[in-house]
Amino acid sequence: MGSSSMKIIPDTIDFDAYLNKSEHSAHVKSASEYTSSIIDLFNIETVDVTPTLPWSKTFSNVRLRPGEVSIWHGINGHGKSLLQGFVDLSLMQQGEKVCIASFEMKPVRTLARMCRQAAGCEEPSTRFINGFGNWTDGKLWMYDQQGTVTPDRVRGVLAYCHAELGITHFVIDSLMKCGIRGDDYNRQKDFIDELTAFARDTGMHIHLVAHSRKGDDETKPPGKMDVKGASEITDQVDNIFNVWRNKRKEAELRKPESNQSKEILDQPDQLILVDKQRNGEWEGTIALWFDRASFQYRAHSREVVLDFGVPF
Ligand SMILES: Nc1ncnc2c1ncn2[C@@H]1O[C@H](COP(=O)(O)OP(=O)(O)OP(=O)(O)O)[C@@H](O)[C@H]1O
Repeated sequence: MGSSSMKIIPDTIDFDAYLNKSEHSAHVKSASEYTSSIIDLFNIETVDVTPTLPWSKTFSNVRLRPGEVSIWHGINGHGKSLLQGFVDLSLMQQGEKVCIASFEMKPVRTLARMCRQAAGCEEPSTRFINGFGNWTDGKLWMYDQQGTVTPDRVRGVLAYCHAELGITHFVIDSLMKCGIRGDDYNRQKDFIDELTAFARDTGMHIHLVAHSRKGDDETKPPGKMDVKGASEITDQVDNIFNVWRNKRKEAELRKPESNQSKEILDQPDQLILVDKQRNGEWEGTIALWFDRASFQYRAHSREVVLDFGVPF
C-alpha cells in the first residue's frame, strides 16, 4: 500500500457545496417509464447483475442492490468492520467503486486488514501489498477522519463521492460517530431518512455499521429490534444484516480436546442473520467459517482461500 496508490479524500474539500446538488432530479414520472424495469423484475433470474456478497451460496438469496441502505449491526467486537472489509473486496472485484468512511479506525489499519484478507494469509509480501495498492486504484477510496463528524458533513462527503468519484458503495463506520447523540432518536430518524433518500436518488448503496444493544447473553445473536438507537432505523433501511460471532465455539476450542463438544465444534464461527431484505424475498441465516490467519470469512469449514484476483 504505497502512499502513492492509497486514495485518501482530504478534509479540505468544500463538502457543503455538494450538499444540495442531488435534490434536483425530477421525481414525478409517467408510470410507463417503468415498463422495462418491470420486465427486468419478472426476468430477474436471467438479468440480475446486481452486486452479491462474496460467497456463491448466497448469490440467489441476497443482493446489494443500487439505491439501497443496508445496516450491519452487531455486538462490540463481533466482526462488523472486518466482515464489511471482506464484502468490500468482493464488491471491488465485481467492478464496484467503494468509499469507506471509518470514523473508528485509521485508514492504514483498515487497509492492512483488507490487504491480509485479499492475500489470504497472515503476512502479505511487500510485492503483494504493492499489487494490492495498484489493484485498489480506481476502486477504493478512504475518507480520512477519525472521531465524530456532523450529519451534514457525512451528507456532504456522500454527495461529493457521488458527483466527483462515481462511488457506488459507501460505508459509514459507524452510525454512532455521525454526530448524533445516542438518545436523540428524532435526529437519528431524520438522518436515516436523508440517507435512504440520497441512496434512492443517486443509486448509491450505503452500508451503515451500527452497534447492537448487548443483551445478557452474548452467546445468542441479538434480534433486529436490538439495533442501538431509534426503532425507526430498522423500518427505514432496506436490508438488515445482523453480524454475530460464535464465542461459545471459541471458548470450546480453548478447552482440552478431551472436554470439547463435537456438536459445538461443528457449528459455524460466524453468522450473518439477514433479518430484512426489502427488495428480495429471502430472509435467513448465512453460516461462515473464520480463518484467523487471513481474517477471511469462508462459506464452508474446509473451503480454501478466497481469491479476489489481485495481480502481484
Ligand atoms: N468469527 C470470528 N472468530 C474469531 N475472531 C473474530 C471473528 N470475527 C472477528 N474476530 C476478531 O475480532 C476482532 C474485532 O473485529 P471487528 O473490529 O470487525 O469488530 P467490530 O464488531 O467492528 O467491533 P467494534 O464494535 O468494537 O467496532 C478482529 O480483529 C478479529 O480478530
